[in-house]
Amino acid sequence: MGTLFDRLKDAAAQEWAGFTDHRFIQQMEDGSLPEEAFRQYLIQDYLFLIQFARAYALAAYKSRTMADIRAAQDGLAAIVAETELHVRLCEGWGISRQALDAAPEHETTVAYTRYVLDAGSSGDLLDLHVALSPCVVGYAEIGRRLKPALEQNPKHPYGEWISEYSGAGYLQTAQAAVAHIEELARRSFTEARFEELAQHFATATRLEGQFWQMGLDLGAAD
Ligand SMILES: Cc1ncc(C[n+]2csc(CCO)c2C)c(N)n1
Repeated sequence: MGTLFDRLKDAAAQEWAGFTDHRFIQQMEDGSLPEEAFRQYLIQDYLFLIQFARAYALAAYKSRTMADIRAAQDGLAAIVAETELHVRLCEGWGISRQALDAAPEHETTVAYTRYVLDAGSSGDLLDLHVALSPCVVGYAEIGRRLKPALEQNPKHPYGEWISEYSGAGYLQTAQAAVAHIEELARRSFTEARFEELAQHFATATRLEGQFWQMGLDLGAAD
């Protein structure tokens, strides 16, 4: 039998394709994505990252070993660093850090982030890290897919974003997240937990797809 992560991904194959091969990604790849869709996505993503930083802080709180605290700290640090991309790109459009912090959260952002936070607060560290994993692993996969588009066109309109998520650092973060889930599974996974974990994974993956859709929809509005 494969690793727990592979089993979760197999069980959510449809949701996974809806996330990693979303029209938003296809349009980002060929450069046809409207800038307004990307801008709206990025503002919501900044608000999303605030909540995901809280989720990693919750992971630290739920930890009983220094290794688990370190994993949570690494995730938190990666998120704080990631927001600098958002702040930089938004400043280029005349949207200040203060304006970003004050932007209203879209209900899709609320649904996704609060779902993950609730999976973590009502469950244990394995529940929480499974709910967090589509985000980490999916973006590394998307970064790998989009990398050739940037290599072919160094002036790609979404080059900075692609560069952020196709870097070696992200691949390493994603691999570490999968390895950490396997370590947590060795400690606390039982077959009886599979359905609930698969539910967390599939729901978070579906909400990732809805997050891209939100960008397209907001970008198409007047
Ligand atoms: C909707 C959405 N999903 C995933 C990411 C990517 N991401 C968010 S937190 C994190 C872990 C820290 O490394 C990663 C990779 C994003 N920015 N926005």
